[in-house]
Amino acid sequence: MVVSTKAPSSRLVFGKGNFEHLTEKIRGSPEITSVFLNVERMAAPTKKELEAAWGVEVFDRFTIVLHIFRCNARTREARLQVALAEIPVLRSNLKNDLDGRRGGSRYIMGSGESFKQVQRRLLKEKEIKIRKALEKLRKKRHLLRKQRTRREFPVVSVVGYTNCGKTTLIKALTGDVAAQPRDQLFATLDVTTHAGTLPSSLTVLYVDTIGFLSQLPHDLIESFSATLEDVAHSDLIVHVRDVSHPETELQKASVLSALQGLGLPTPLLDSVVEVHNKVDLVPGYSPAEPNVLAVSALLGYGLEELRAELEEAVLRATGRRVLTLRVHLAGAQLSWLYKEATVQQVDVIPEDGAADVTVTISNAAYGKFRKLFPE
Ligand SMILES: Nc1nc2c(ncn2[C@@H]2O[C@H](COP(=O)(O)OP(=O)(O)OP(=O)(O)O)[C@@H](O)[C@H]2O)c(=O)[nH]1
Ligand SMILES: [Mg+2]
Repeated sequence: MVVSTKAPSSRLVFGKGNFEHLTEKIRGSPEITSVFLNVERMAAPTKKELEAAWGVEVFDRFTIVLHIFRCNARTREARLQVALAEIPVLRSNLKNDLDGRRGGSRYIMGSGESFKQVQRRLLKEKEIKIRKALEKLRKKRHLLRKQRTRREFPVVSVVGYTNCGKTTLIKALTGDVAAQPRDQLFATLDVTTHAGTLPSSLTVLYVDTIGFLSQLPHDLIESFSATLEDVAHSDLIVHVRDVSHPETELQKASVLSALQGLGLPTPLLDSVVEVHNKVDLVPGYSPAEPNVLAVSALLGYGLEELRAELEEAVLRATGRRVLTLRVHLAGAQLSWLYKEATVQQVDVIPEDGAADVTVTISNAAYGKFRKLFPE
């Protein structure tokens, strides 16, 4: 049954006839235990009135997503983000409850504050406390990020629509059992980092991120955008797409517009590597676009090609290259390379007192090397 709505902002969402029709239907079906209204936000009085008429709970997009987030929040940071996102809901409930009871102007003895003011103040204090705790965690993450940069591992952020297979792909690329994919929306709510190796044995850090959702309620984006800060500090972005999903094109557009909204540096946005995942579910799949890699993270198809592509992209993005240099074992060259570059392989040639050393080296470091040790 499809019924049209009036402007979703109007009090009862539906016209009178449709509303009665729906009420009859819902009241007459005991198997309906709750109703989901696909609007971003429902005003508190609307929710109250619909629930009274239908006798079941009514959810909007915001409360559903919030509920999923609450169920999936595992770390302290994710729980705090959810608590922060809940504040506006509590605030609007408070307003509604107090207006309903007309208790707003009663004063609490001796305090000089009305009941309503006390409630508002407590909520404000709660909000400040959460924001402070989040700020502390953010600083800690900033510190970790600095340490990471010092160790110079390139960082690859894996982004995409929720449930597209980001965590599965990272697990397949790194073998890290800490990455736990699940068939759920927003299974990942925290940014986690997993180390993996590229073909030339260069170590990279993959950052698993929270999935995107189109029309994600605005307040939720704000709470969780902090979680995406790491993306801005990465060297490369991998955009994973579930090409078996009927709305894969819409999902892509939604992810790209969310990425634009994060204010990322242009070179980072321009070098996004697009990966088409779940090709095992689409027999004979071949991507229409060029420069796209088709994989099945679950079955392990196409991962070697992906690793090779990632290596090239990472080297390009970080101004590094892989070189094999002939060095004299007697001199300081080898220890210099160990210090200033990533040594991957050393093949000693005893009769020459030399070695062929394969390194990943930044262009700047290579320039210095040549200056210090002319050929
Ligand atoms: N058939 C098939 N299923 C896959 C593939 N990759 C992932 N999946 C399944 O898709 C579901 C979601 O995978 P996740 O890796 O948790 O997806 P995610 O993008 O991390 O999701 P969120 O963290 O919720 O945003 C799981 O049930 C996976 O097993 C694939 O290549 N083929
Ligand atoms: Mg995930």
